This record gives sequence, C-alpha cells and structure tokens, in this order.
Amino acid sequence: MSMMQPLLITQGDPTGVGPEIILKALLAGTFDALRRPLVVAGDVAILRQAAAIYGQSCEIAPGEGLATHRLRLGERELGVAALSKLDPLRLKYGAPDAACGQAMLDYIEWACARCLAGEAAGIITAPINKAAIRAAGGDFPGHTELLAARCAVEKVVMMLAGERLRVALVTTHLALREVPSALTTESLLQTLRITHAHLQRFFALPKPRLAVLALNPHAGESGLFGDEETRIIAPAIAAAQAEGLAADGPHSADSLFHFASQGSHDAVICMYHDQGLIPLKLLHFDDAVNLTLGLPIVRTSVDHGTAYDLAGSGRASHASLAAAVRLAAQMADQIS
Ligand SMILES: NC(=O)C1=CN([C@@H]2O[C@H](COP(=O)(O)OP(=O)(O)OC[C@H]3O[C@@H](n4cnc5c(N)ncnc54)[C@H](O)[C@@H]3O)[C@@H](O)[C@H]2O)C=CC1
Ligand SMILES: NCC(=O)COP(=O)(O)O
Repeated sequence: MSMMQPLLITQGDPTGVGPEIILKALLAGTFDALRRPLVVAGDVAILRQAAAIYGQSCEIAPGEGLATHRLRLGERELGVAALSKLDPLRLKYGAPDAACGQAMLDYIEWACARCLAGEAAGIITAPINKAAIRAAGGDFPGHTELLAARCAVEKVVMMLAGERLRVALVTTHLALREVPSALTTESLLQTLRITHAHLQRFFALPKPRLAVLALNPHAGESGLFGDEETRIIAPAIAAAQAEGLAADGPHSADSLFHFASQGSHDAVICMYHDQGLIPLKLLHFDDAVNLTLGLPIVRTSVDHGTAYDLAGSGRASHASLAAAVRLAAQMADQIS
C-alpha cells in the first residue's frame, strides 16, 4: 500500500444515502485515479447492506493502518475503520435513532482526531441527520460547527463551490429570524479574510474578487427596508478594502448571482444559508462541494443531505461525493 496518508470518508447517516453513494462511487471507478488510500469511517454491516442495493456482495478482510477492514467489491477495494456495529435489520431508511446519531458523531470525531494527530490527510463527509445527533446528546448543528470546536478554531467559513459559482456564508445553521442579530461587522470581516486567504491558497487566485451581498431587498433601499447594509455590512467592506482585499458591495442579492456566475467575482459572500445555497444548487446541484475554510485540517463534503426519499434505491447521485473527494485530494497534496 502507498505510504501516503489516507483520506477519510465519514459514512454519515446509516439510514440515508451516504453509504450507498460511497459504494456507487467505488463501483464506478471514481477513486481509481487517487494516489492516496481511502478509508471509510463507518460500519461494515451497513456497507454490506448498501452493496446489496446494487446486487453485489462485498468480501471483507482484515485491514491495516487506520483501516480495521478491507472491503472488496467486484475488482475494487476500500479501507473501512469499523466504528459502529449497527444492525441493519433493525434500522429503517429515513428513520435514524439515537444509536445512529451516536454512530454519525463517532465517525466524525474519529476522523477529525486522526487528522489532528497527523495520521490522515483530510476528511470527506457524507450527510448526517442533525436531529439524530441531537438525540444522541451531540450539541452541534452541523459538521462545520463540530469540526471548528474540535479544532479549537473560533471562526470558520462554510463555502460551497462549483465551476461557475462559489458562495461563502457569514452565518450557517440558525433560524432566519436570528440572522440579523447574528451579523456583525467583525464576523463579516473575518469571513472575508478567511475566504480571501483560502482562495489564494487552494484555488490559485492571487487577488480573489469577493462580492458582498446585502441582507435586505434592494440593499436596504437607503434604509427604507433595514439598516444592516449601512450599519454592519458597508463598514466591514471598507475595513477589508483597507487591508487590501478586493471586496465590493453591498450588492442586491437578486441580481448579483447572475453576474457572478458569468465571472464577475470569484466568490459571493452571503449573509445566510439559503441566500447562497439556492443559487448554488440551481447551477450546481450535481457537482458542488461543501468545504470548511479556516480549519487546520482539510474537510470537504457533499453538497446535499440524506435524501431519504432516495435512500435504499441506489438512485442517488455520487457526483458531489466524487467532486468532494477530488477536491480534498488536491488540497491535501498542496498542503503536504
Ligand atoms: N452535509 C450534511 O451533513 C447535510 C445534511 N443535511 C441533512 O439532510 C437531511 C435532509 O435535508 P433536505 O433539506 O431534505 O436535503 P436533501 O439534500 O437530503 O434532499 C433534497 C432533495 O434533493 C434530492 N437529493 C439529495 N441528494 C441527492 C443525490 N445525491 N442525488 C439525487 N438527488 C438528491 C433529494 O432526493 C431531495 O429531493 C436533514 O436532516 C439535513 O440536516 C442536509 C444538507 C447537508
Ligand atoms: N446545506 C449544507 C449544510 O448544511 C452542511 O452543513 P455541515 O454539516 O457541513 O456543517
């Protein structure tokens, strides 16, 4: 086996599409070109069940290194770190219980710890169910916040990236009504700095052009529809410009994406989750990658959720997972 450090894929919700898209990607040869070994942080029985969806049975053999097992499917292999022992017969697609929530947490915690210990080169995450994690006692709304806490980083940025559009979010998992009070000049300025640094480092953009969106319609219409633009957003843009960042705005959110998708900017800084993810998914539903900027470790993810309506059918696309693995591998190579 190669001496290069492995990339770790966390299996995500055992009752969602995570396990089956990992094996779909394996069967499709998606990982063949990777120079690094891949290890799934997951559950052997759940992966066996996922293989059966494609009419395949997998052979399981002892693993080495971080992999407790080797999973062979057709002519291809994958390492597995067996971190849970769930019983697929007791689970129902789309209905994760607290044991599933605990397993999802364990996969992420383990993978993060391996990266922090310098034993692995990065993490690619399959989708979790945040409510099941809560049922297991996990107090994190998503991977982004959990990984930031474990890496002891105060501010990270969720970015979703496709060929035509990249969006970076100032706020992530919170109720819409809480967004205005969560926005501060400092958090926006930090988002701009982190996004700028990351685009320089990993996307070969010497002077990334960052478009900052307004929060309110028509960028607040001179204060008629809100004052966050003048009170919070404009001062952060001015401060970023004073530091030499190519940031501009606040732009009306309804028009800006059209221009950004045609190349006017390298990333769009969005005030809240759906402001950025709706246009992103309209353009890149199949192939966008979610990545966490500002961590000391590499973390990428699929851009979608557990897709319970598809779980167990084999119809879920593995394209976003493939893109997430490719990007994590590129980033890991740049770091090492
Ligand atoms: N990174 C993560 O862990 C994420 C987890 N989630 C979680 O997923 C659960 C469901 O969230 P939803 O908002 O319903 O989003 P979702 O992405 O699971 O589903 C939305 C729609 O997209 C379709 N879809 C999703 N992935 C697909 C794929 N690979 N191929 C083809 N179609 C696909 C689904 O069938 C559904 O129609 C929630 O518990 C949420 O918290 C959501 C987004 C990201
Ligand atoms: N819609 C993307 C998303 O919510 C992903 O969150 P996270 O689990 O990556 O923090």
